[in-house]
Amino acid sequence: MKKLMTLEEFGYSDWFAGQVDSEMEEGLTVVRVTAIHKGECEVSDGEETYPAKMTGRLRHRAKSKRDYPTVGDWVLVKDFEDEERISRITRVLNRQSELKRKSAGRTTRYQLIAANIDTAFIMQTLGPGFNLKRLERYLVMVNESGIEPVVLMSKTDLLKSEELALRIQEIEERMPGIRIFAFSNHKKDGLAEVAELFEPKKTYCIIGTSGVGKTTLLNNLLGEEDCLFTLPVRESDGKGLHSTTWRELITLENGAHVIDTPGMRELGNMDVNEGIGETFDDITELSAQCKFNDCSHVNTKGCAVIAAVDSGALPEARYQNYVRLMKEAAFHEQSALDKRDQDRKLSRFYRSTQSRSRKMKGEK
Ligand SMILES: Nc1nc2c(ncn2[C@@H]2O[C@H](COP(=O)(O)OP(=O)(O)OP(=O)(O)O)[C@@H](O)[C@H]2O)c(=O)[nH]1
Ligand SMILES: [Zn+2]
Repeated sequence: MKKLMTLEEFGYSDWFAGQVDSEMEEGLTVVRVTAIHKGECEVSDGEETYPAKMTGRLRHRAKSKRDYPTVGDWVLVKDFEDEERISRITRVLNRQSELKRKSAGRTTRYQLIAANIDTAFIMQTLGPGFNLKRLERYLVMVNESGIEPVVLMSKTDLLKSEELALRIQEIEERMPGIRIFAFSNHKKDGLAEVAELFEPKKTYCIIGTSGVGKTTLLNNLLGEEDCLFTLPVRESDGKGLHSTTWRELITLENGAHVIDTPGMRELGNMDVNEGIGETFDDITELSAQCKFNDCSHVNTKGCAVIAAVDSGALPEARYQNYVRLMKEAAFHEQSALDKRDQDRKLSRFYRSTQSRSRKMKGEK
């Protein structure tokens, strides 16, 4: 069942097309990155799929890994001229969104996971492992990435209907304005509604901790038969990426695209910071009325946030969660600083051992 698609069906839009200078970049092809393995990309124009690598020039100009192509990116390639038979990526088009996580190292860096995702499904189980705070952390990360979040609550079959109604209500109260869908992979309740959320041409990802049912959902969406279509691979390049069976960007039968990378599955412990303000936009808004600009919203004096909790306008639980996330973010920042200190000490140590061994060699 070979099915081909146009660039537009693959998610390409005027917004991306507007970035391409048709005269300057004549002869280059627009393709989408469908997988990455050890720095080598697999790209596709919707008709065929082939390997591609960054040009040395692009690599040199990259200020950080963030400028490297990632799954979901739209890139310009020129056909191979060398015997390596690998197309060269000359430019990564500006992204509409970047799914990223903060990684604390020497400096706090963003690790890019995927690009140009329209909607992220944040999935969590209603059964054992249900954790509202974790859900809220995922929400922060998605908001930070500029992606629309939708919450999918799985395993409704594990709850009695009264319990289910209460729990959904609890989630809705904590996350006003967020779309929430509950479903069961096993009983298929609500599955049709979830399937309808996947629209043709749009790009999605499903994130959530291990075991919540992401793979089962994808399999349900793909149907009994092999409804997911993998794009034909260009014949000429025998080796390299094509031995991999793991697809990182798949297309459902209805024409919706789903990005599912190993990095996405690893999104276990996410850091939070800037996204907090967006997720708790009601608190951000209130804080403009606090007496002091640097109000931490934990001491009552002139704090509009605490006043809102006292008056009942702001749910206590939501406020507590906000405070906890802020503390966590501060803690992460602190541990990143500590780590940096440690790195410095270590490098000083190595330098001193090196100079010592040089001295020793010199003495011989
Ligand atoms: N009761 C119940 N169990 C489910 C449901 N959906 C999935 N499961 C079970 O939950 C377990 C984990 O499901 P997966 O789909 O592998 O979970 P995942 O999120 O893909 O996990 P990772 O691949 O580790 O990231 C399996 O044993 C599924 O059978 C559901 O709707 N109800
Ligand atoms: Zn305040």
